[in-house]
Amino acid sequence: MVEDVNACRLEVTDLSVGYRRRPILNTITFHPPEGKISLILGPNGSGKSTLIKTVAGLLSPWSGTVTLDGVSIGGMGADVLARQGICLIPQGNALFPFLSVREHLELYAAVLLSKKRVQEALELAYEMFPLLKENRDVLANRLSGGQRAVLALSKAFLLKPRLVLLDEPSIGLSPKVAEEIYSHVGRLREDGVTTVIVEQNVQIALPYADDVLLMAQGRREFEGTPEAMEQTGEMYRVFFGREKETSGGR
Ligand SMILES: Nc1ncnc2c1ncn2[C@@H]1O[C@H](COP(=O)(O)OP(=O)(O)OP(=O)(O)O)[C@@H](O)[C@H]1O
Repeated sequence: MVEDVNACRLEVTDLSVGYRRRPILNTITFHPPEGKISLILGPNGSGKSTLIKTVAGLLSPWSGTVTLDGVSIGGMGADVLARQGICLIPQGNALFPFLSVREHLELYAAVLLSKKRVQEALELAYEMFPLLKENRDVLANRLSGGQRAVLALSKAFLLKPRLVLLDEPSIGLSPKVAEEIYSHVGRLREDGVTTVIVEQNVQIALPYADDVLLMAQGRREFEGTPEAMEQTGEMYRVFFGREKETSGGR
């Protein structure tokens, strides 16, 4: 059962992993700050999702280490890690089309919480997200994209996880709805939960980030504050493959 603890220290060191025999991550080191929001940015196919899937236990490291509060978790199964308080919200939200909102919440809570706490968790979710209460009997396939994103995100609050991993929470959402989702994500930092987000929508996510990992072709190109990243011009180089022109442009 997950206790009411949150901030935790994730340390990924020299991690290499791939699919079958194909290497994807190449000696990645990533030390997100405890209780803060870290953003993983990089071009398509650079290995961002592969990194968080490995942390969540869906892939086993080929070499290198993944530790949580100093304890090695690399290679432990996703089910074990979920019980240790790692909450992965995958790209596309992984909802069941023919289950209602309430059934999703019960399912999330029942996996990790005692029977008594399932009801408490549901009440908490309804209080935090009134739209879930209003739509509690609606099937997931009848929800809007924004409502589905909120339903998936509610897991990160009702389970009181130690580490939240979000894979592209703004994908497919209008700017207004994506902004709403990020305002909820900001509450995770207020609660001191260590949060790691893979995102393509730099504009919307960067203001929420305390730390950024920039990746390209399975390698770490930069890790530091958004301000430091801005100063180095590293993001431009990673995404455009050349230095940003700072003066004399048209
Ligand atoms: N299940 C899989 N089996 C084999 N190869 C995979 C699998 N998942 C991803 N890959 C490959 O691994 C590489 C990295 O993919 P990954 O999804 O981690 O990148 P990403 O940076 O998250 O990309 P995007 O921003 O497009 O989501 C890609 O070349 C992809 O084709």
